Amino acid sequence: MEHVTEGAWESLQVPLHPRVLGALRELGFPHMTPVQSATIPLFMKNKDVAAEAVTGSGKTLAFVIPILEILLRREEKLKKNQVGAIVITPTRELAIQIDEVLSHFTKHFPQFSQILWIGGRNPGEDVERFKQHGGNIIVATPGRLEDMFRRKAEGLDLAICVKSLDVLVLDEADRLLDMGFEASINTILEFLPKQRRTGLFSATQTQEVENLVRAGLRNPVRISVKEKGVAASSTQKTPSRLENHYMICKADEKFNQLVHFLRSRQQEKHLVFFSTCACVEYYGKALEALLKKVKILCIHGKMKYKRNKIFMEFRKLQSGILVCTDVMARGIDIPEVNWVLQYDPPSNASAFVHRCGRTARIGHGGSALVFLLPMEEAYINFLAINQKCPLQEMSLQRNTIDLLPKLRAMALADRAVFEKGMKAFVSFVQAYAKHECSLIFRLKDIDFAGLARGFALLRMPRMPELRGKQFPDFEPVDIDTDTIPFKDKIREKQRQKLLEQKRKERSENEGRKKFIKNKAWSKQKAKKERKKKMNAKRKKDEGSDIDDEDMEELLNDTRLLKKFKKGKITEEEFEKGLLTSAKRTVQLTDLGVSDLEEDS
Ligand SMILES: Nc1ncnc2c1ncn2[C@@H]1O[C@H](COP(=O)(O)OP(=O)(O)OP(=O)(O)O)[C@@H](O)[C@H]1O
Repeated sequence: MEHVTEGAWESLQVPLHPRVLGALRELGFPHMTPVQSATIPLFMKNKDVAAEAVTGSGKTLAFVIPILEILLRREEKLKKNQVGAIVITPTRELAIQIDEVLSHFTKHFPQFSQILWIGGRNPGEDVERFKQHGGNIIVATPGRLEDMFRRKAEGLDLAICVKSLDVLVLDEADRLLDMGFEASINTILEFLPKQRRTGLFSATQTQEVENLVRAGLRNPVRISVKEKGVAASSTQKTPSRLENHYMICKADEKFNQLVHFLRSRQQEKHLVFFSTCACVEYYGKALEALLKKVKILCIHGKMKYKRNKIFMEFRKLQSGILVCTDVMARGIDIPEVNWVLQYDPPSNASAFVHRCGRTARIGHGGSALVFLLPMEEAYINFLAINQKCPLQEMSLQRNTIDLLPKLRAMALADRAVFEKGMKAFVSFVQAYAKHECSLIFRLKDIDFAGLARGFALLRMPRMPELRGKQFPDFEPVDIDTDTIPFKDKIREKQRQKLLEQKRKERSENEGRKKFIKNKAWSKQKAKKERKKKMNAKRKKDEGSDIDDEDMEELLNDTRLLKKFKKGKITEEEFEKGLLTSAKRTVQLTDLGVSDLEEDS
């Protein structure tokens, strides 16, 4: 591990509290990192900061230490339910991580209470915990914090409790200030006192001034810490010891390359990123089946409760694979990750930097590899320019085994695998269409047949993006995939029951349609019969043999004659009216439209 240091803690102009220094010694951190030595003195004074430093450079302590030092220097001590500091971060895992780092320090300061508010827990319990234990320091995700401001009826008037706020920190600030969290962040900011210190922290800091103003920073100090050993001019955003690679790979080669790569590194620890939750579910299962001796864990944003347990389990592993979505892209500090593999490039360039940054942290080595389709090669240049992220090529591995037939066999044997594959493919295509770099990631250029082979699909899914297209290069299996059973007996039984129900409904619908058709026909017939009878009755009553239509024409001519006699219409109009009336009777009757409606 390269020694990443910027002097001893004691060398800070503003001395740290002895118990803060004690906690740092306990953590085994004798020296500051560059971002810590640059940020802590400023943030401890009345300066708002917007700090940018590469992933894994110690930004968490760069705001945790100032928070403690500021609260320790308050004239008026905080009461239990007075909030002195709030840290907002985009994901539960990150909030848990920050809460843990903070606890290393607050355990030495019993006068400070801290509380963790994140989704996936009971909000009522969050309210009770705050009421009982207080929350001088809150670590929260945006959605849950916003929710807590709406629980006055439950006895938590958070709007009042934050009146004493001294410090607000937005961790992964650019992510918090982008569209996804806009509503929550804006609502939260409305409740917070303007007189406070505000700090934004990220490896890809927002450059938009309006974002800084929106977050409430007043003449902030921008801190941008350069990587050691990199030319001062370059603003490389990835750690200098990160070895960053790319591999150009066809869609139906990618999986075989991935498995070959992982099989040759089974004693190490890797993260494998996919673009969607469904892809994590499908490929996670596939990797489990094909890498028997390796511990494989999966995490994605749609998991409700297991996420934290799996995250903590993976952190402790000496070796293994975490298959994940971008919920694990930012901030996650997992010791000793050897490789970050991006099976799918991320939907935006800053996520690329953060994903790679899960390895090569705080001076350690580490490597990253992104798989790119031939048509995505321009992404390499884009990353070098847009994210100052240089990549070196890795050639395709030789003698890889074609494992796709095995995956197809798994899908034929178990409907659960078949359905996961179809869902993964559909989700991938839909996500692809939303790439930020749509000039490089163009859905219309995708070889869907090759992509479907790479997903080991048994047939092409029915989805709008594929409608009307032909796939001569895709060989579907020649069985009816509706007959593939679930391996799980209970699920299969439920499926059969559902199919039976649908069959019954279908036959009933057909019967009903016939009945309605007949009914409508018979109704129509009855109406005609009735009209015929009424016509015959009228003729009989009036001793007349004029049909309805002729009768209508006679009535209409009579009306015209009356108008002509009263001088309401000219002779020409009268004659024209007689003519039109005769023609119209023929026309409207053909259209089935009653001429009376037309006249009136
Ligand atoms: N002064 C220090 N000396 C040694 N290690 C440190 C020091 N400060 C932090 N670390 C360790 O460095 C690792 C990375 O720290 P941290 O997670 O805060 O980085 P980061 O800059 O926030 O990364 P990211 O951008 O990915 O969020 C952690 O394991 C942390 O314990």
